[in-house]
Amino acid sequence: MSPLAPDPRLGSARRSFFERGAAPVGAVPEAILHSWQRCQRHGLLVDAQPAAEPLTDNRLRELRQRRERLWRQARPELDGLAAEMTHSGSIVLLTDEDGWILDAEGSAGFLDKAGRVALMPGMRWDEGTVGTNAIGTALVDGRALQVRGGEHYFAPHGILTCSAVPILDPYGQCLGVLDVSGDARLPHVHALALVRQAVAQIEHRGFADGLADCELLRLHHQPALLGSAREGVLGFRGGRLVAANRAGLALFGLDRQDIGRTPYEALFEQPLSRLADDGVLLDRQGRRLYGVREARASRRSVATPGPTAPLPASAQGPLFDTGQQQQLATAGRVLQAGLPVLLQGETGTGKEVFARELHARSTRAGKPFVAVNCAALPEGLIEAELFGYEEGAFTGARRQGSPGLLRQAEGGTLFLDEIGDMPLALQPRLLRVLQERELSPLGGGKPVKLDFALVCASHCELPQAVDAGRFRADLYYRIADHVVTLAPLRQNPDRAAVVDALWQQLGQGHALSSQARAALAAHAWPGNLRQLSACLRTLAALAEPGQPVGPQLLPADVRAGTPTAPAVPASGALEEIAEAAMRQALAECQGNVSAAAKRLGINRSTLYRRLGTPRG
Ligand SMILES: Nc1ncnc2c1ncn2[C@@H]1O[C@H](COP(=O)(O)OP(=O)(O)OP(=O)(O)O)[C@@H](O)[C@H]1O
Repeated sequence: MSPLAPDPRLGSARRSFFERGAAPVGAVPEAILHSWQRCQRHGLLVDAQPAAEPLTDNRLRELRQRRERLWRQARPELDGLAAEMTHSGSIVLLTDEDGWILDAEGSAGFLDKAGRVALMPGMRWDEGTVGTNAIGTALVDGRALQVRGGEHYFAPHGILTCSAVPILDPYGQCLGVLDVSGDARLPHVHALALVRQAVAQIEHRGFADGLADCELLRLHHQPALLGSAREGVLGFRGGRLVAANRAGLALFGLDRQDIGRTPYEALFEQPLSRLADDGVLLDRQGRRLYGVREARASRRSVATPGPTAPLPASAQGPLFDTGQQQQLATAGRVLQAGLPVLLQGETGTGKEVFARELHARSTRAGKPFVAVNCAALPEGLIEAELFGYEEGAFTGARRQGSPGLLRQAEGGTLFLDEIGDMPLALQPRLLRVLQERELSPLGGGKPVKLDFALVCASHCELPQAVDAGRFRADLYYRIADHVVTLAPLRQNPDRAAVVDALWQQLGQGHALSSQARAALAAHAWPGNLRQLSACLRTLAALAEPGQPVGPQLLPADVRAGTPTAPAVPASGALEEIAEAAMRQALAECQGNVSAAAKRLGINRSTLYRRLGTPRG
């Protein structure tokens, strides 16, 4: 992508605003101008440094726990966009409703660059502190916004172009923001559309379990779009509109202030019972809408606690072929007998999705599913996080102590992801707990009995880690009673069937041209199902209404029939070969720098230093 030249009009509008108090009419978008004015009223000095303070690791972890439900609801889109962003050199961020950044994923090079202006987890990007920015200003305005380079209030943020969309709950309340940020020197033409699309999916998922005491109506002009995130969803209680998604509001030209105020009769000509006859309902303007009315009895309250909710891979749930159904059935019987299951497979093959499905099909389904990523927990805290601690057990410990993640899984399923990254020093303690099914919290206290089903996962070959002395053999034999290997997508001889089935779920009713389908089926997908799903979501977002998705919309490497990971040069300098290997590892680890560094046996800073910002 060729870099954009700096916009001279914006530069002179900035000078005229900040030096003389007014910008020429039309030189800056209205939303930006209003935001600059608000920042001045807040007393933010444009030449000063933004005064943001990061959260401590503990506070960030607590915040993430409190926002667990939002995080889970947004997870598939975060994953999907992050896989896309890794290739385009951008990142994706999730914040809560106050602008605290909970998660940032995507291009390793840009994560590093964004970190230098404090755009990273644990920082708050509210407008009152960091000035005009897509996250904070979208929160103030309550709508989608792109902020480009010099439109940011503070000059150091001019390196960014950010596209943010608020995430709303079914009642129209803001839950947080999804944002894509990238290099301001590059064009970000589709970024806002992609984020909108992702947020529509996230918000749609908020209705998946129905709403307590609410009559739900799913509607669209085109019946093919019912069930997709583009359908309108309206919730009525006592004959009044109490909940709706954006598509539902847009169908009737309403906005979120109308939720709670609009009676059913103001929208529809015919009674709801009319729907049962032929699935068509006439609205007040005489338009025919196709619809589905959800039976109250089949719905659960949306207020069910987060940890037990299965992770939806899409609106209709995960896909499993016959072989995987067999694997699920066998592994389910092993778990039922009280034995652990170990899942092996490359990144993105669906180990966590598989583990959640095992839990959902088991007799423990009503109890918590607790997922612990052993690679993501800081080494110094992993013991306390897992095993819990008593009041005052160590400096920084919470006052009332913590039961620990193992106890949170009581009665349910404990999923230990990336178990190969469990620090060697902690492995004997984990082994003891698994053998005795009893736990003594840090800092003393009575031992507690534990009851959970155990599923572990690893992307690396654990027997090799045992040979290399990084993983204890006794722990390996304790967790590897039954090993399930999830095959990489490139080994699936019928990738076309996988593409078709996923497209049916994610394609938003668009048709896929036969060339596009063939190219998708021929590609090797080093990021496996995660990468393929991300690509299909993007295609659905870019598709033109009524036109089949053609090969021109595919990423260049898929279109050209080349593997995503850059090939190692056949000949060339040693440096070049090393760099290609690093890029390849990074691509295979979906931009996860820690995982790529570990795979290469080098440290993260070396990887950052050698690769810098990935080429776009
Ligand atoms: N069975 C499935 N059906 C549909 N989509 C799936 C399935 N399995 C995985 N996916 C897609 O791939 C994404 C990644 O899946 P998951 O997190 O389970 O992979 P993983 O193997 O645990 O990856 P990692 O090793 O990187 O943690 C999911 O969010 C979903 O979009």
